Amino acid sequence: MQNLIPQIPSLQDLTLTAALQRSIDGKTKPLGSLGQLESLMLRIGLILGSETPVLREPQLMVFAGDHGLARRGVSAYPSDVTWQMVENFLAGGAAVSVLARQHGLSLTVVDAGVAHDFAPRPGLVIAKVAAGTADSSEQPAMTADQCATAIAAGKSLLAQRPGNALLLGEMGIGNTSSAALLLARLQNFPIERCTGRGTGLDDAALQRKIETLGAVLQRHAEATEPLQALAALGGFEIAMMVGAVLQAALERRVIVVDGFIASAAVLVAARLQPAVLERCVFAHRSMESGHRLMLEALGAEPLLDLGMRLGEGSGAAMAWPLLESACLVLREMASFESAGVSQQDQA
Ligand SMILES: Cc1cc2ncn([C@H]3O[C@H](COP(=O)(O)O)[C@@H](O)[C@H]3O)c2cc1C
Ligand SMILES: O=C(O)c1cccnc1
Repeated sequence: MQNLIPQIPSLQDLTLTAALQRSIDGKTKPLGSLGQLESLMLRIGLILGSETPVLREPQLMVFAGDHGLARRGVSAYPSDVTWQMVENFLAGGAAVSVLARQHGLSLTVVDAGVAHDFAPRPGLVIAKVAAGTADSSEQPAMTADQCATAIAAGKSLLAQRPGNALLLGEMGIGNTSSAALLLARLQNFPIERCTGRGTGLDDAALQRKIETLGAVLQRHAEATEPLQALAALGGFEIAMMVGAVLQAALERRVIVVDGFIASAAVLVAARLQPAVLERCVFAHRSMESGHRLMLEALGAEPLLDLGMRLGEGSGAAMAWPLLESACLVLREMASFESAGVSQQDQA
């Protein structure tokens, strides 16, 4: 338990920051004209500790788990969709499978706690903590031990994988409820502001979801610390993502955060170790209401806003080429000096 949460040092490096900024400003373009791409260059350069960063062997990891709370009608789809979508990921037919192929991302599906026995095969890691969490409207979703097991598994899985970039994805019917609960608890926000339609609840079902989640929060009023909140309200896939994020941050990998649920894992990790956020790139703003609030809470400016609300890592995969562009521009774009282009007239 002692070593469960690693110390993540801040990346602050004034010399490298200044060198990166000089390199970006010296390129043949009006000052600042590449907008958010410039902040992305700075961020990736700092994470990878280089003025000429190269992204290597990006790992898209989709963590899957079932939720006992799904029995309470908080999702528009049945829990069986979790394992069925895992099969779909592995067969190459899901949105994230297509996008991972398009962008050359290595896709690994992790069974963090799906209520189904999968046949082993390439691309699937079976790291099941249990066959779904307990129903958090009745008891904590997981025990403290299960939560620690999931975090430790996430850390070790990440540590075994190559590359210097992690793209987060998840699958778990009911997991927008866990994400909303974690946001409400850790930020002290009213649950109705944190709760959205997930897979597509209608107005009446959304109201019931809000009531159910309000009652869950009350039942676990004592779970205020990040790890307690994670155990009481979270899911195995979320806890495993927390571990993966901590390990990736420790190893100075670029962490590409997907939508509402992946962001909830980052929120927990950042509460434990704030410097995690320096390693994160937020891929997109999900349509799931609550994600806007979550991003504000994290001080994050996402790259894309495409009206997507799917999860799976689909937003992270869509944003990936922007990270590649940022690195290419840093490495290959000419400077005023090297190209012999006249600089801005001095005022
Ligand atoms: C076919 C299908 C594919 C999905 N892929 C991701 N999710 C997404 O929906 C779920 C969360 O929404 P809720 O909390 O409302 O259950 C997660 O599994 C998430 O990744 C899917 C959902 C469905 C139905
Ligand atoms: O933003 C997400 O990640 C999301 C939103 C709705 C359903 N599933 C995932």
